[in-house]
Amino acid sequence: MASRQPFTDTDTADEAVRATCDDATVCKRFATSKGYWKDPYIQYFVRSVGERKAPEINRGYYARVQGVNRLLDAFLKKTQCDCQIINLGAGLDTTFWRLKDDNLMPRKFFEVDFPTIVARKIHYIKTKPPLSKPIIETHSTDSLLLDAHSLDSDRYCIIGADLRNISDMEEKLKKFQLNTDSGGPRTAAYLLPTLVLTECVLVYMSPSQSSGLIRWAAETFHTAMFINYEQVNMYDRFGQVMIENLQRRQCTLAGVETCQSLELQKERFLRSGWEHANALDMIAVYSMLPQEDVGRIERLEFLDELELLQQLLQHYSISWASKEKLSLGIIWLF
Ligand SMILES: C[S@@+](CC[C@H](N)C(=O)[O-])C[C@H]1O[C@@H](n2cnc3c(N)ncnc32)[C@H](O)[C@@H]1O
Repeated sequence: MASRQPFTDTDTADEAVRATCDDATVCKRFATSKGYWKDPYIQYFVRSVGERKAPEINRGYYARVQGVNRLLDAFLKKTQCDCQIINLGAGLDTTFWRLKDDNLMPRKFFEVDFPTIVARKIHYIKTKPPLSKPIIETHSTDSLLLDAHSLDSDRYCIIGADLRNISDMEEKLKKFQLNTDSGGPRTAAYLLPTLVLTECVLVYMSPSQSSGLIRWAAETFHTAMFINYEQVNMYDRFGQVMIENLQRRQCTLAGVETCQSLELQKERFLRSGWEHANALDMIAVYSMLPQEDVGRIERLEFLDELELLQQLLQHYSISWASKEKLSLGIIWLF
């Protein structure tokens, strides 16, 4: 009989990181139930609306989702959807279904997360027809793979892998037809523009692990964009409280060093093979979102202390980087 591996500190730490996937989904579920934005699919991943969240949390999630979606949609429009998207640490994210409904599907949408998260996501997909139907509809042959650990269809692929083990992740992605620069002699036209997305993910890895991932993306895709959403300005009292709160749940922000400033967020890309990089805190992003819709969501719930929202938004950022051999003009998207 195979002996059981002892339970280690790393297991506990990884388990705490995996638990953040539910935090994100539960908060998004609550905000959508209040009408901050529409997501008809998230209910299949978290059935109940759950405990009330404070209005500033809901507004923060609104800014996060709208900000990331704006960049993502702009990339899809620029490339006329002739591209691929890789969502690293995707958790129970529902973007694939949104893009299908919005007629903005890339050639293929890849997701990576820890195998246990992926197994859960696939279970929901298998058992909920509103999730599985769009995948079947966008698949043309009879070769659809849907087992306990991976999903592969013509347009959507989910794999279980540890983002800190890049070669294993790359090997799995290539098995499912990830289009890369290193796949032998190909014409430039064959190489698809690629968008890599990390939403609240890199902060859970050490700076050297995340820069390895950022460099891998720069070296693997010749026309590409990277979007990263995560903490910033973490070296003040508010940041310290955030760190301590997570620490209480055994969850370490191993990459918090890089979340010191917008400058560092940009630099990490420029130092790892990307040609252009930008970073904005979420106060700036919030102010750049369509103000009519911002007005609408601000009327949904009364916010007592505006300062709380400001503090929260000041501690998150979106950074994005690009490199391009084919000139797509994807440098300034906001
Ligand atoms: C805060 S959640 C965010 C989920 C999703 N990106 C979203 O914004 O809704 C972080 C996700 O990253 C995943 N993750 C973190 N480190 C990882 C690693 N080393 N390998 C694979 N997945 C990882 C977690 O399992 C979790 O699903």
